Amino acid sequence: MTPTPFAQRLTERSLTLGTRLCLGLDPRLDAYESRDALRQHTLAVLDGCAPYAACVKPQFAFYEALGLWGMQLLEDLCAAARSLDLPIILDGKRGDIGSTAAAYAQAWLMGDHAGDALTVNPFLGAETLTPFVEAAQANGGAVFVLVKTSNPGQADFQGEGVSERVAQVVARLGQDEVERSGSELSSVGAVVGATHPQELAQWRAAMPHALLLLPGLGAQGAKAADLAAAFLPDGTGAVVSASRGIQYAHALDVDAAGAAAKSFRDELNAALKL
Ligand SMILES: O=c1ccn([C@@H]2O[C@H](COP(=O)(O)O)[C@@H](O)[C@H]2O)c(=O)[nH]1
Repeated sequence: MTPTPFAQRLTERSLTLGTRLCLGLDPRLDAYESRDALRQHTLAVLDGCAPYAACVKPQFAFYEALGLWGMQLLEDLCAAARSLDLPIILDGKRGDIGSTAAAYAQAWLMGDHAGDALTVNPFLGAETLTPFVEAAQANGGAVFVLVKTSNPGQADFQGEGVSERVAQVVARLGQDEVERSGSELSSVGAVVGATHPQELAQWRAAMPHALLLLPGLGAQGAKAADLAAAFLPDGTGAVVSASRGIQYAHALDVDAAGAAAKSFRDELNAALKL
């Protein structure tokens, strides 16, 4: 059976629940008394925030930092997300020469531990994205290519037309698929920082069929009210992620995390006049 494409699954959930929020889950050991407390809290935040989330985005670094135990937590978290019907974006920012990229794609988009989607780093060249795109397209998954990251230092390397070049590659890689399938969104998405609100219209226009992942809401200072230009006219086509601003909204209070997620959801909907 052909798997339902990631963008379609995410869009359906987004429209059904009325949310454009991506729940970031980046558990920090120094916030907890024990590893068990970290695990219990992270899974509880997932549960409590799921009704307000279109998808979930665990960032590998925080799980890798906890060793094999952390990778098991990541796997358990993904299993819990699946049971809640939450599409999973693994934020691994993988990228390497083609043959190694193929191994990454096997691991994170096809294997037993796979998520639904993976963030990928295009620095090694357009051809190194192909194994990720092929794996995503074959499995109903997606890739999110780093186009314009949210951090202030991104300009060091991403300025001088580099982000524009990457955006062209993203648009090209997704083009055949949308022509073939007739769907509006391809499986080749892009990461564009929510911290660049004045550029969002430009990136939206440059990649008309890309699902955009916008990190930076909350802790990095981005405001939901400034992000409407990232979306397609019907209010689909983008999700906005917040991690610390939800998981640690008020100490380790799970209810406060749920309230923060709800409030981000409402602010994004208000920005879109929904
Ligand atoms: O450009 C990027 C790409 C990825 N990220 C990741 O998103 C979250 C942001 O966390 P907050 O706590 O909401 O600031 C984190 O996992 C980053 O690695 C990003 O911030 N910017």
